[in-house]
Amino acid sequence: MNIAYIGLGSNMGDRLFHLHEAVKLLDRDERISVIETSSIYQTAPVGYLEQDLFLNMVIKANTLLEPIDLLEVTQQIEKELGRKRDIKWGPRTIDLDILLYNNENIETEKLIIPHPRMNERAFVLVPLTEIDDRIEHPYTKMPISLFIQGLQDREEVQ
Ligand SMILES: Nc1nc2nc(S)n(CCO)c2c(=O)[nH]1
Repeated sequence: MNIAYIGLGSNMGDRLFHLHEAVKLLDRDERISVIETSSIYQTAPVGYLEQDLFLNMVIKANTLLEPIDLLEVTQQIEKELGRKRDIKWGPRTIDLDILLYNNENIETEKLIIPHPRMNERAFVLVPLTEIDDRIEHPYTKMPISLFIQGLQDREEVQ
């Protein structure tokens, strides 16, 4: 059994519905079982700033899938929830990012785990450490909780 942490984000349409639906669709796959979910946080956009506030969360899942097949499922869910990949850093109905997979370092052209930008993203680190505050970055071995610079607009939105 493998452990995967997946970051979810939405800043278009019914953001809360998109997050809940994405978690449901992940859990619906019999090869994935969602075992923990973080709170939902409202966060200021990083990267492309001219866009609406995001709702973000992180889930922890047991999975029988290899990383590349898990990516397949997350991309399928993004499509099902209407993800249009027009502006690369732009608004999206739903975004699923595989953050960590066991304690493995994976680097292929389609998939880099740990997620390459997660260490500078409080919208990932805060929910991630809410789930597991002892979690370490597989590469640096540093406790993830040390990376937290405080989350902008941290409001717990249920
Ligand atoms: N706060 C926030 N900013 C973001 N910028 C991008 S791109 N994304 C999409 C995730 O890669 C986000 C996000 O989920 N939350």
